[in-house]
Amino acid sequence: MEVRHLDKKYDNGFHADKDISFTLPSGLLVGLIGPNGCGKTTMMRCINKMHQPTGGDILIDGESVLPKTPAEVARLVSNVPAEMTASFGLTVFETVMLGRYPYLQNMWWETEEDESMVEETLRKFGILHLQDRPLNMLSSGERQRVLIAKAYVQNPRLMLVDEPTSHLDMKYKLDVMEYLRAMVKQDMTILVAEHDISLMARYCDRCIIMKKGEIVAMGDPKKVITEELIRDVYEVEASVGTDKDGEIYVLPKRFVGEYHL
Ligand SMILES: Nc1ncnc2c1ncn2[C@@H]1O[C@H](COP(=O)(O)OP(=O)(O)OP(=O)(O)O)[C@@H](O)[C@H]1O
Repeated sequence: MEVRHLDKKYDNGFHADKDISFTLPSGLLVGLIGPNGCGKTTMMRCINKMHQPTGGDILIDGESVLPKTPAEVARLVSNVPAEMTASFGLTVFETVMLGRYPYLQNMWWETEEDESMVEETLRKFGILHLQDRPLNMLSSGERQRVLIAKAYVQNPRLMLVDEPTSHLDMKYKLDVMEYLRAMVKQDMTILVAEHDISLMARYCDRCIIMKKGEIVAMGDPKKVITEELIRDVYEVEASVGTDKDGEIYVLPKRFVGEYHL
């Protein structure tokens, strides 16, 4: 994927993403990190054409997504949103089946092949036993797995995952990251926006750090994430250390900016 000079100004004039450019090879897990409101979700929504960028372009396998139809984009990019607004009483099976809809051609019903793909995916994600349960009767951790399974069955080249672990306990956080990690091995790039920097540093091949609508750093998390960077981006003094296994952890200590009440 290549993002070229991506720019997004909302109708009220707010400039959420400013001239963003980067390239990602396939087969990577990439962490998108930055403070609340720095433009991560906006960028993801431009990449999957939920929002129309004000400028720039997004290319996947060398082709711009901008002239593509929603179904064409959905065959290339899948999306795990931060919040699942309405599920309309859909079951787990029906929810994951939605991931096959971009592939239906002139038919409004799924084939046996789609059904067996969904079943296989439910099994792979350990949620087959939940298949008849309505989505709104699941725990947050179970629901997150279902939404990732739906994005996976869409068979995209790029998966966008927005804050997948925000309501999860540490076991489910690791669970989600393990699934994402396992999926990238299959030649799919995953871009995951997440506030848990230690988790990102541990699992991601690369990270992209944003501040106020711009990219301020990009690269190997073990090299990029430093106390100076955290201070600059979050205005927070933090200890960045390495544990006995060589994993980075970030311990926030105090806010060093100015409060604006
Ligand atoms: N539809 C909109 N109209 C105007 N401004 C918007 C709109 N959507 C988002 N914004 C603003 O754009 C900025 C970036 O929002 P965005 O959701 O992309 O941030 P984010 O980095 O994903 O934040 P968070 O980590 O809190 O989810 C914010 O200041 C937000 O208020």
